[in-house]
Amino acid sequence: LNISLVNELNYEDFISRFGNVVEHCSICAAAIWRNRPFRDVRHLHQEICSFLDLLPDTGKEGVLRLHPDLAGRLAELGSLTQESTAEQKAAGLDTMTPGEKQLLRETNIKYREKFGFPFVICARQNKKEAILKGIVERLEHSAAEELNIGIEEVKKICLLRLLSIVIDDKSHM
Ligand SMILES: NC(=O)NC1=NC(=O)NC1=O
Repeated sequence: LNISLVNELNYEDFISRFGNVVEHCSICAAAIWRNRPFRDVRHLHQEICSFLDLLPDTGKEGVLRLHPDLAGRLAELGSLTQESTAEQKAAGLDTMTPGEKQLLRETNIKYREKFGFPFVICARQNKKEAILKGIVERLEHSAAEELNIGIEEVKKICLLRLLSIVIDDKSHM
């Protein structure tokens, strides 16, 4: 899809394509629908980022809570969304040793108990070593810090998902 075709989609098609660029948060796509036509995929991404930034903290926490744990129960059951499955696989989370799995599981529980929302990181930009290091380090932060860091990671995940849907071609310039 290039950006001009994106701008021609009707609302239903727009949501079916972009409804999961923020995991389980189709409201993000629904909210920015009114801002079309989009100049390019960066503009589309910027509109979603602005929507996320303007959410109250309760809304930001909700966005993070809608993310599946990394290598968590849903991953074990094979019931992640297509996007999350591919992302968690890309990070090599399906090749963790039992010890690494245990560490991630226990730290995920500690993280969620401390902050009240799950640890979110852009798995496609972090191999499993960086993820294991990241969750242990970020566990020491404050809730306010982690709320913002988590949303910044959601924005990175969102951009990669957008780039897999929209061809960022400048040829039509
Ligand atoms: N808790 C998470 O960080 N989940 C995820 N990050 C990704 O990049 N994909 C996910 O499913």
